[in-house]
Amino acid sequence: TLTPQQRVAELHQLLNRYGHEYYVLDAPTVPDAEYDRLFRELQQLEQEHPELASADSPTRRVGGAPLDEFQQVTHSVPMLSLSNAFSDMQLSERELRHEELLQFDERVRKGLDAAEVEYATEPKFDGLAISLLYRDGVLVQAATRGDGVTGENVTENIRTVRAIPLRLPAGAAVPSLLEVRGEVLMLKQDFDKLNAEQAARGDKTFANPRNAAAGSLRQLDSRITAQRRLSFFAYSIAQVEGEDWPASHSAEMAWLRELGFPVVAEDLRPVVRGVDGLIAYYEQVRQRRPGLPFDIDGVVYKVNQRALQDELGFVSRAPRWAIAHKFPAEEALTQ
Ligand SMILES: Cc1ccc(Cn2cc(C(N)=O)ccc2=O)c(C)c1
Repeated sequence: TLTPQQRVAELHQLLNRYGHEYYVLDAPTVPDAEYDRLFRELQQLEQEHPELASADSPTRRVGGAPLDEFQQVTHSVPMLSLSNAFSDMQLSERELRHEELLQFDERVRKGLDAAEVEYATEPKFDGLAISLLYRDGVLVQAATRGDGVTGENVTENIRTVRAIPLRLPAGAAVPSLLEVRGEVLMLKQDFDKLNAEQAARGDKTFANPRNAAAGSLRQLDSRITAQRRLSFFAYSIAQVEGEDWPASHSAEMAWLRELGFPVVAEDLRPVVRGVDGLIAYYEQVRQRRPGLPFDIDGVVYKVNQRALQDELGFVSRAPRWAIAHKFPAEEALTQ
């Protein structure tokens, strides 16, 4: 038989794998009752052997004692919001018109002296941008964007977001340091359920999924956050040490999926060529928007090759290699 320490390690592996199957792959291989039995066994072992309880334990998914306040975090790589890109490029949050898209593509082609540019595309999630820091594969810090330089430490709340790995799978090429950026959001269906529960309890309801996600993440009591059905999608890597940094955005996304992070379905993030590819993608997503399981407020285009991103660089913190293209506000948001 196993020592308590060996059984705790085995339960971590099992519960993390099952959690990934259920929340990230949406393909559980064991019944909920089996997960629950193993989960309770781990809680029992941690109570009997407190020295075996660790910050990356699956039992931390239920939240813990409330904080008095959130600590501040300084981002070692600024978390730019693509709306900055608008302001610095004299484009406000308003909708980007097609001729401005032509100008963007022209600026990029000129900057790269290229006839045609390969772009990575993705939906612009309407949630909260989050930075996740992993040291030797263990989640050690989660922070909000804040003003882009200073954010709030929301690690205890983020531990309760079932789709966010507490530890990266040992098999994968685990870097010594990895900073992942992504969006915490609430799916439309979970938003509707939460509001129905809130109304039934006589508690306040939320205006939209983004507010519900923000309100749930701003809880000082992580046990409340744990009850809020938050989701997460990774969309970029900000720092890597100890492993090769993928050469393109699309390769970054493939690696993030291998590492166990939820990433949006591939058909929603094609690599396209030139401004015609961008416009075709924009129109396709605009059609599909009402049927998506989450709110989006536009799409994002990024020059795919990172070496070309570096060549184009930034203009006062806004990337010259990426831009957000928002949908017209008047389109009713379907819930
Ligand atoms: C009692 C109970 C336990 C677990 C879950 C949900 N769930 C299921 C699995 C699973 N099947 O692999 C993994 C993680 C998880 O959170 C529910 C809804 C109810």
